Amino acid sequence: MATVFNSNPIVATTAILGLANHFYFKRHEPVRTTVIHTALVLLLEPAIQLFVLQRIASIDISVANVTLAYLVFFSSLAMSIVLYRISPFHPLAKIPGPVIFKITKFWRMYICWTGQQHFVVMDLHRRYGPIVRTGPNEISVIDLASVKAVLGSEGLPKGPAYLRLKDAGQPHSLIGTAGQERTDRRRIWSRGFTSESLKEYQPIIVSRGNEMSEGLAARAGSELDLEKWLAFYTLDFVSEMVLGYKTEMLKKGQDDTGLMELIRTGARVAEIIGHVTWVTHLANLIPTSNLDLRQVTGAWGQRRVETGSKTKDLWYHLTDEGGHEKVKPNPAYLRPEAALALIAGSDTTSTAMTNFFWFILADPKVYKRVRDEVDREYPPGTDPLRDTSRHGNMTFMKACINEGLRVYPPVLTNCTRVVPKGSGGKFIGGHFIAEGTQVQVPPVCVHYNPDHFSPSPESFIPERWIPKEAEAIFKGQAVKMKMEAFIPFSYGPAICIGKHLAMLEMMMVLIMMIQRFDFEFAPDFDWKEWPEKKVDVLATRDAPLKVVVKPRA
Ligand code: HEM
Repeated sequence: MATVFNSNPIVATTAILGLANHFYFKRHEPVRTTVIHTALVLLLEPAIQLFVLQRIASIDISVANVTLAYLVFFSSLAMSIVLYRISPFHPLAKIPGPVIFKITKFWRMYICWTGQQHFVVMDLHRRYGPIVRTGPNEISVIDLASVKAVLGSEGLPKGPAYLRLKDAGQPHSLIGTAGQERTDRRRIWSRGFTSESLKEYQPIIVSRGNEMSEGLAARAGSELDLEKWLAFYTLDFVSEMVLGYKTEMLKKGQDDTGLMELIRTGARVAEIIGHVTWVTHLANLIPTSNLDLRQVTGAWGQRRVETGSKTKDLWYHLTDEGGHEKVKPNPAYLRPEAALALIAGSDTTSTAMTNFFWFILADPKVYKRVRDEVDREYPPGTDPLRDTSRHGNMTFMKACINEGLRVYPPVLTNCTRVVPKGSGGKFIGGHFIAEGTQVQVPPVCVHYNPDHFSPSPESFIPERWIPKEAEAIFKGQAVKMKMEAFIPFSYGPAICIGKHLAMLEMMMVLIMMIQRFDFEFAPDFDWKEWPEKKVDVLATRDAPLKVVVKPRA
């Protein structure tokens, strides 16, 4: 080795240059626009090195020497990064995890691309315990103390994982903000989710619910994809609730706006590239295409401004039409904020409702009990879309919704925060976690932790939500129900702002559907395989749920 170094100044000097670059970038992480700058510097460095060597050591600038210089430079840079990441000197060296995850985030990116990240993260926690290294500078934690330390009021801010939800030159939506800006924006958003505001949205749930009912009735007796119909409902609802825009997917029985695919593809791409921060920064430099969701919300927002609105939709609150703020919200926020509301309020709620149907149809006893409860509280002649006063009596229905959210939370993994630079680090899960580390709290794994929910944390047992029934069903076994560890809507100051709206929507629409229709899995549908096909991309993407629907006599 020494001979090679002595005999070839290109090998020796470019290897040292590669190492030097690693140590420089470890301290000065390339961010945002400097990513391109960094890439250019890396490409230029070996060339400059060769030029210097030509001057001081009479080295030829031949094709062979140029190739050698670049090869050695990038190999030395890559090797030193890899060795450091798996070495005992790395700040996360004591956190267990598989070597490939320690070496590169590209592996996680690949797993995300396969859609299987929830299975992989679950498996890692089963193998390595409640704290696992899931990336060179990333850990995943699933014990209650860590959930509180990361997501709670004294917890960590949103980090680079959220930068992905942004376009070049555009501000972040609420979900990607931190500090005072977050406090101010969340205050404005919160006015759109008070119980008074929810009452304003209720007539939209009623109209869209009735359209759903008409759509199902028109297809009675034939096979239909319930996942798609529930997604039509949430998109029709949320478009009108946010921007007063009628997408009319339920009426048409199809999405001719392209909105559903736009949201789903966008979420998938954002989630995949979001695993490697600098790739996200590069992607954020690419100008948006015409199909971008923010173009849609921009156009609908413009229309909303021109036509105004008779009701207080979310736009009313986000633009502070009520005049509560001393300083009017920056209009540049509106496109991303409206896009966030469409993404956050659609596939999440429809996934939760789709899961509910899968669980009750998979177990005839559960289905019968839900239907008996619906019939008791909403007998024929009553309208569950207009009367919400009986919701409080529907213990089993709520238990099924909650248990569905626990077993398959629509946001399966994700909920990532960062130990901020300048904080000096933080103790999490009994370990000192260095600045710059991303910390993920995957809801599905927190829910499957037997210290939080047991017995059988991975099974759908709605009775566990009804204390007297839980005692009977688990017969003398120690029953654990740690409510603070129930985090389908996340936890702490950045908890889902639409939680109460989602619960209201689900109760109204699901009760209406059970009251008016009989459901069964389609004859040729392999329903047992269905959960295995869940794809974890920001929110869950589900396979078609094929059912046959018949109006009840
Ligand atoms: C069952 C339905 C829903 C589920 C499971 C759900 C889940 C979540 C989760 C897990 C987060 C937090 C992500 C994190 O901490 O990193 C979140 C945030 C958020 N959700 Fe929901 N959500 C649902 C429905 C809704 C609805 C209906 C809306 C509004 C129309 C909404 C709007 C939001 C917004 C704006 C945020 C960002 C909050 C912030 O960063 O302060 N969500 N949601």
